[in-house]
Amino acid sequence: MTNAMPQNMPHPSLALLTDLYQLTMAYGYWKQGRADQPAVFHLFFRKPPFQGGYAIAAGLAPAIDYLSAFRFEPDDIAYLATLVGNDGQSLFEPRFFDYLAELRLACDVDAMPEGTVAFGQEPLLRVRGPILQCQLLETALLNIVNFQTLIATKAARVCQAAAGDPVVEFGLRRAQGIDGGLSASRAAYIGGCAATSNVLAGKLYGIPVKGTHAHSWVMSFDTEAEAFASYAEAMPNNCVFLVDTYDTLEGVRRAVEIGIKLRSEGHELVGVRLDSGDLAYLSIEARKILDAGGFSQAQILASNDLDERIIENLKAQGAKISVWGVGTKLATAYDQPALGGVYKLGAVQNEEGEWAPRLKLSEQVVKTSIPGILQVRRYETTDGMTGDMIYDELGGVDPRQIVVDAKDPTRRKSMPAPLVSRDLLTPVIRGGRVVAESEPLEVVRERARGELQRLHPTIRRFMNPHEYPVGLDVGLHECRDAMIQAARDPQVAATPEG
Ligand SMILES: Nc1ncnc2c1ncn2[C@@H]1O[C@H](COP(=O)(O)OP(=O)(O)OP(=O)(O)O)[C@@H](O)[C@H]1O
Ligand SMILES: O=P(O)(O)OC[C@H]1O[C@H](OP(=O)(O)OP(=O)(O)O)[C@H](O)[C@@H]1O
Ligand SMILES: O=C(O)c1cccnc1
Repeated sequence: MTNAMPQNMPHPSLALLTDLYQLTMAYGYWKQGRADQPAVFHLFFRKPPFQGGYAIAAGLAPAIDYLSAFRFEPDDIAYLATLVGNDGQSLFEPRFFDYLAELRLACDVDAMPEGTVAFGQEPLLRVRGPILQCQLLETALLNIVNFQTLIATKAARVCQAAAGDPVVEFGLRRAQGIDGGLSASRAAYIGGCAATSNVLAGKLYGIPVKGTHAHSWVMSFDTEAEAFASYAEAMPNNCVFLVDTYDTLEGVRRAVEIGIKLRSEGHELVGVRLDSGDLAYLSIEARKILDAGGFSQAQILASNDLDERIIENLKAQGAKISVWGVGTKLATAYDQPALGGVYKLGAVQNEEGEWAPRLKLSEQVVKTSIPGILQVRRYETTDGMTGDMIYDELGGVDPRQIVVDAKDPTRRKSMPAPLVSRDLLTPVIRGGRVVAESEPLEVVRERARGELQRLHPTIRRFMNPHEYPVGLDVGLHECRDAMIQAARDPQVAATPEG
């Protein structure tokens, strides 16, 4: 449960949290004497999730925890020694276990800081080092970064729909297991949620926690009035009454009665929660009752299968909801349960010490990989973000300063000076040692908020968003194009015209 661990604490190694094929390849590299051949891999997704225009990078801190703790412990090795092939013999030879026992990560990792707005094809993370080591990290890095990026993005969308109203994440009960629940709470906070109902996430990550009460509280009393009065007596400083157990608007009237009593005792009604029915109509009527009763400051919290589209729609209907409780559809990324992030080899170093870019072909242009040691350069003006360029650090940025769409090379855009630009992948680990300062979650959350503000609203909209310009540096594009030609038809590529 790396994701569940607080930062800056020793973690158990999760070296076996991987697909077996990473270990079969590692074994192969070791047998061939290629274990230490330098290589570079990139972790990226191809399309932003939810048919949206952007993603929020998340999961880096838990990924760093995983990398820092990475080693094969004696009991891991003992387990690996039990694995056999189809002849019943051990999969790995004993000397490989000695190698694994001694293995310490020596990789360099560069990454987009968490909370950075990210787009398709851009590396969120780059791992460079001995090929065996880079390969071993693939599965866990994808597991951590894919999920947290997905949920942070979903949360950003939900918060965008809430337009400044606080969103409380209520997802734990329907999240995908224990770690799914904890890491969803963490990522949802990065994406902009104001609080979580998840108390352990509050303790581990310092996220504000909030809670009302359930229908069971009301049902356990003979009457709703008794239930509210008893709750107010027990917890006068946290009274949000769930008003829909029997008749919602009657429930609001009852909340007002108890609110008056609370006030006479020096406390204030925090609000009511609506959890069923027509949330637009009920919130408008509830607002009238609360205002008429002298509780214009009381909040109306709504929950019940909410997501960004329902919230947007409720806002358009004039709903008087001031706080949004969002659970299942946020913590499970209900409409897109996985981000298709991948981890691809970009280059290997040959025996002469030269880097050789590597390419994976595909029938789909978007799935043909991008070779090189990649970096992402973001261009901005005072108005906001204007475009991103993926370039190869070996070749540097071509002086033509043109980006070419990786999916459609006829689409090009020039990125002339004097735009402000910055490289998004920054050093996180060098030679296996963490070099980046750990960031408070508040800082990460604020970064996401700030970056989203600098993104044009047309790119943020839910329906058919405008595509943010991301392209390959023209030099990288030409190199990739030549590699594609050569891989498809070596003979054509070998001719002078080819
Ligand atoms: N005015 C509205 N416009 C659009 N969607 C709404 C509106 N009011 C509620 N919804 C949403 O419609 C769905 C209605 O849920 P559902 O059919 O389960 O009814 P319910 O009133 O919640 O009943 P239950 O008592 O079973 O909870 C929820 O996703 C809710 O958020
Ligand atoms: O709807 P979500 O976005 O997931 O938010 C969390 C839900 O969890 C609680 O319901 P409960 O578990 O009692 O189930 P319910 O859906 O029957 O109300 C709460 O009343 C919310 O409705
Ligand atoms: O505090 C609440 O109201 C809450 C918590 C979890 C799930 N649903 C509601």
